[in-house]
Amino acid sequence: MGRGGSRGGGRGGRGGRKPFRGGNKNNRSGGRDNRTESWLDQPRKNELFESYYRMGGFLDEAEFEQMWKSLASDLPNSFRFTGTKSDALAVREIFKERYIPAITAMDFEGQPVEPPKAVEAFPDELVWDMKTHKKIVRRHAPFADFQKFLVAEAASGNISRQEVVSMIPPHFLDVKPGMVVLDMCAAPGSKSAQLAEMIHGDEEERVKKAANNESPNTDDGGDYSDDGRSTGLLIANDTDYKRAGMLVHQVKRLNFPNLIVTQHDASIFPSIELPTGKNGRKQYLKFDRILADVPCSGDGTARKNPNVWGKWTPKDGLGLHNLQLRILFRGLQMLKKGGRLVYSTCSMNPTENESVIAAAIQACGGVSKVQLVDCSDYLPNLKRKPGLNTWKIMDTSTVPGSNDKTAHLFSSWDAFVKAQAKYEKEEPERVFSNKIMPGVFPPIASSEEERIPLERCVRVYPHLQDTGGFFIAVLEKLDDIKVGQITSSNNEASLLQAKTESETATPANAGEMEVDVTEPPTESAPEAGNQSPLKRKLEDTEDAEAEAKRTKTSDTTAELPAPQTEEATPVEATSTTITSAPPPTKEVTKLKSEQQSQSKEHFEYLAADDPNIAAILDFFGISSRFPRDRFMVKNKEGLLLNKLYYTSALAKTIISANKHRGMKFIHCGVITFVAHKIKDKDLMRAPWRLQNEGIRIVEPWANKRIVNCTSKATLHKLLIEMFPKLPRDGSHDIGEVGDQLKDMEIGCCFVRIEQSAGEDGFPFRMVLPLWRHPGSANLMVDKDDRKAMLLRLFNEKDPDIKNHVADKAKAVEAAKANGGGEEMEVEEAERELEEAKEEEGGDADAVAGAVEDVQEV
Ligand SMILES: C[S@@+](CC[C@H](N)C(=O)[O-])C[C@H]1O[C@@H](n2cnc3c(N)ncnc32)[C@H](O)[C@@H]1O
Repeated sequence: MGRGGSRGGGRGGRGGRKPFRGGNKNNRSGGRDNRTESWLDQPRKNELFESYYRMGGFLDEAEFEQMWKSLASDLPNSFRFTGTKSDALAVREIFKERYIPAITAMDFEGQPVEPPKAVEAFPDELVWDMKTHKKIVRRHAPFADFQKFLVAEAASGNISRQEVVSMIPPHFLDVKPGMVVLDMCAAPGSKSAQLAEMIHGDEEERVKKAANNESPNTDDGGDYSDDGRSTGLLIANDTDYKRAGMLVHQVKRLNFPNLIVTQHDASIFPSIELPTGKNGRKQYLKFDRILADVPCSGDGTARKNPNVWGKWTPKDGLGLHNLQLRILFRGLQMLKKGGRLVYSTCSMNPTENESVIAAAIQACGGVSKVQLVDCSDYLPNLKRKPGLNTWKIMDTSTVPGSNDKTAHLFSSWDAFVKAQAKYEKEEPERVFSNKIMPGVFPPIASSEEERIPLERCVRVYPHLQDTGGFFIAVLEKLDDIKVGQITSSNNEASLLQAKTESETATPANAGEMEVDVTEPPTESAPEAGNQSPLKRKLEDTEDAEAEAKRTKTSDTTAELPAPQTEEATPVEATSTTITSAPPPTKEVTKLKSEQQSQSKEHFEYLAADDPNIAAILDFFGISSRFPRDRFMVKNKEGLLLNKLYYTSALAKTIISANKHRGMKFIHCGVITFVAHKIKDKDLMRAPWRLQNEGIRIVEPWANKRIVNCTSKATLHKLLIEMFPKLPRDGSHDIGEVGDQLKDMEIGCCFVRIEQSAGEDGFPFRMVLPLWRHPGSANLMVDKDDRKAMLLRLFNEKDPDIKNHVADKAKAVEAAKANGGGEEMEVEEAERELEEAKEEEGGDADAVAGAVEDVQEV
């Protein structure tokens, strides 16, 4: 590999192509914690929220107390080492050897400081968390050094700052290289990054072997018939325009050619056409694996999200149930028979979890069609609780014009209907939310064979391993699903029907209303004097209105959170407005035919015999075995070449077959070559630059313009100095690289750095692009990436990177201003400067911002 220094996909790379990097150039903290101190000091209380989780049937009282205490405490910072396993392990070792001993040796106010620790639930010590208080982190140098490393590596994409629980779903999906995977609700993309890593596997090693005519290792069950390349694909989708933009920004950095980003409503995700089969029938893509990490109320994120404490109401979860169900059902439709789908939320509310799973399985035709998978073998060290088979649903009611707000708990639809009937008679002015539907209650199976084993779902509570709260369920499709089996959970229609039925059944009485909110306190419950006003009131009313078995909180309105509007909930507005929209009725969801111009990106594949491609590949001596028909351009003018992107074969097939069907493809392809626009007759022979993003895709197949860097001192020199001198007939100080470059023609080349052992070895493989100028050579790695590499490889914290071109240009400008300077010298400096700008993508940083007024060549 090449852990050069680039932020993933940006430039510089880990030395070229950086598959699967996290981090972010604009947000170099890579998922920074935006909480302010004032949030940390905010009260973490919400009476309704607490009542529901205390009394809704989740945990026994003692464990609830533990959970609640944990939920109200700060969330540890966490991060994971990313990329292929060998790359991730190499960076992890640098981190462990360089930073952990220094932190461990510290103490704070006489106490040892707790260093970052590997999270035991995840294998290979690739996931870490840090519980050290900010005030210690800020004050101590070893932490400052570690933070610097963390920020640089997150920006380079070697570390992803991600919540621990958010890393679980991809592990349960059991993705193998070569699989076709859909991430239905993917923004901002942290799980997509994990999925891409899994699909990719150790592709670079396999391709290297294939290029050397060795057989790639095929033990892991992947399909490597494409010369060791992964034949799999990830489609990452999100419906929200802005968030889809964030997703593109994030996944672009992975430099993964087997990735397409789409922007569709996942509940009506369009069926993707494949080329017509031999029998002339239309074929549609089915997925091996699907992740449905759906929009949710997010109450499991209360440790880092202040909105949850201020705004939680039972309506949040109830309002999302239908959308979550429709997304899950659509996912199950698009899954292959035998395929697997992981459904996950960062909510602990069964309305958004077990009830969605049960309703979807029922809609698919029951457990003979879709089964819940026992996933105790996945992440066996993860502490977890089984899914719930019984739970209660909370609702609130109000009397218009009064301060009365009442909380109710119901354990079945039947109880809810009877309560409604009773209120209609006794207190018709009372208004309930219209969000409760039959499907949100625990399912009732008619036989043991038909029972849905909801205990196979996985609940992760905050106190189990000091994380956020999370829910995961793994579903396997056993058989085809008949179309249109899902029925709309319209509350009013269901209620009307149920009321009619209940009128002929047992008359409503108080016993059929849920009374759990007024249950006598258990032994471990807090003393009355310590109880919350809400709970106290609930219990008071039990005596007074025992026959009603409901719990008014009118006196405690002041303690209750103000009723929330849907928009105020911490989920996207697009998600919350849908409560009972009709479900899709067909397994194949049609698209309206649209012009490609309406999609965000324009994709035009070049013909395999395109002369430009032939010229570029010939210049770099790329083997004829390398596929020539997978390059595309993204400009609307089509063949007006500027940047060439490489995509995998399946990505090409899908884009080509669907781009005129109205599919919104918003990203695909890895930039591999860019036209070099310097107007110079010498350069006209080598007019294409290799790009860090795509360099590792083509490098194994190259047999020209390769330079080997074997000494750390040489790499250091190339990093610390931009444009070191390299005259054809004079001396240079860039070691073996200079010797190899001396007689090379002007233009771009590969610098190969192989992994090697020992003090002076390189901990991982790198490939970096370098431009050979007439009098100098320059790594095409920008300043920030150089700094990240110097920190990673040489532990240099604040390197002073020299830029000879900028210095020279400054000097020439100064000379010009003073009326001096040789004309030739000025021209030469201007040309080198222009080239430098080109290489650095016009990055002013690269030329030290010193020469704005140098004229364009
Ligand atoms: C929990 S977040 C996903 C987080 C993401 N999987 C990750 O790991 O970075 C839910 C996402 O669903 C998206 N969303 C909401 N409604 C959707 C819909 N109908 N179809 C697709 N995506 C939707 C939201 O924009 C949001 O980005």
